[in-house]
Amino acid sequence: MEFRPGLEEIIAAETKISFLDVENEEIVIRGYDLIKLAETKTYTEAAHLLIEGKLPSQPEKERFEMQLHTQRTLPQELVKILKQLPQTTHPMDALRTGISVLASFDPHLDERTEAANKEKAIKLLAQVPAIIASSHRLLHNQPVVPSHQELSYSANFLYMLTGKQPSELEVEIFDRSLIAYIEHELPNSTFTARVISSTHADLYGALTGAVSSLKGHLHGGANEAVMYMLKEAESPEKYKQLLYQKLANKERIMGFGHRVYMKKMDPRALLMKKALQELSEVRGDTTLLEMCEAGETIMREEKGLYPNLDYYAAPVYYLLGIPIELYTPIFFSARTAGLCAHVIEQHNNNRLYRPRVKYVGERHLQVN
Ligand SMILES: CC(=O)SCCNC(=O)CCNC(=O)[C@H](O)C(C)(C)COP(=O)(O)OP(=O)(O)OC[C@H]1O[C@@H](n2cnc3c(N)ncnc32)[C@H](O)[C@@H]1OP(=O)(O)O
Ligand SMILES: O=C([O-])CC(=O)C(=O)O
Repeated sequence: MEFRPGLEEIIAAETKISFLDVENEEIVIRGYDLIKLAETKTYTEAAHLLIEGKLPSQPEKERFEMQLHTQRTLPQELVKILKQLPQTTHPMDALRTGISVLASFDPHLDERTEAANKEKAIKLLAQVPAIIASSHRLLHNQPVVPSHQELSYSANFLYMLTGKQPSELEVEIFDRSLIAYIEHELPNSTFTARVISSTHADLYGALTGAVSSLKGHLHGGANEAVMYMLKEAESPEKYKQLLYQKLANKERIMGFGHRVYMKKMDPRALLMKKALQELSEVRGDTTLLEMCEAGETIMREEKGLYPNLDYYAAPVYYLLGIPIELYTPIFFSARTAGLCAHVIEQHNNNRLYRPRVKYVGERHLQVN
């Protein structure tokens, strides 16, 4: 049997959730084009599509949002645990701890039925933003901002982070970014979650593993790395120099390249580039946009590589005033819907993941 390093192009799951149609430049989410969903729907509607299998009618939308509203508050015991984390804790590690602890508060932890899994999924969708916001504030010696019952899902997420009510444009762009991140077929983190859940492990365990996967710089951690790089450069000229220097040193440039898109632009990157254009115009400062575009040209000319979503999501989050270390947790928060859908699908039609190896070690050594 052929060995493919990194399982490149290996079909590892049958799914009705999503598919990257690279040839037609479409990210298919339960039959819909992700970009069109992002342009016309809210994050909660897209999450309903993933978890419940269909876009919601108005009453279904209201019911779903009500369920999310009523479960936003974290158990006090979890907040106490988050308070005890050392200040040096990375927010992704705090998030991993928080999701893991949530399992202890689920009275139906051992149930794997679709109904029980959907309940867990909705609870996670409601509470992951609260874990991210609360742990961030506690790690900075700030009081936790309780959820604002009048605000939408995305507005409340930003409010819990900053304590300030965001503008309509900020909410709309943030919500669009969450849809951009919501689901993407079988990236490393989703594969991790499916592998874990294939042992009949619970949703919390699968998502805890997925957080660990997403933290890496080759995956979700790239959005933070992009922003640190842009900040280090400060201006388009210095950014160009930095990129040429990194390329000369044979360094990987974060935010470029993708296992599936290869030499094409990630359609989500274009969506976030438009958001960056909008925000830059409103803020009256196009420096970041100019830097990103200069980087795009250099990478295309020098390496034939194109931006992925993380490249343009990073400066968008920066202009929204979100602390850089929260970019990857926010990516995870958005992806919670997709991950839960995959775990539910895996539990509903399961076969244990257990591949083989190509053994290249020694044989027949004598034990003395
Ligand atoms: C939302 C997301 O999670 S998208 C991914 C976010 N991650 C990043 O942006 C990190 C930067 N990008 C990368 O490291 C890669 O493009 C990956 C990991 C995303 C995909 O990589 P793979 O499909 O495994 O390709 P692989 O790592 O084998 O690279 C193939 C070649 O392209 C080069 N390459 C790929 N990406 C980059 C990059 N960003 N910068 C410079 N060179 C690159 C590699 O050095 C390699 O060159 P070589 O054949 O001369 O050695
Ligand atoms: O698909 C991938 O490998 C990584 C990615 O873009 C995502 O998870 O959004």
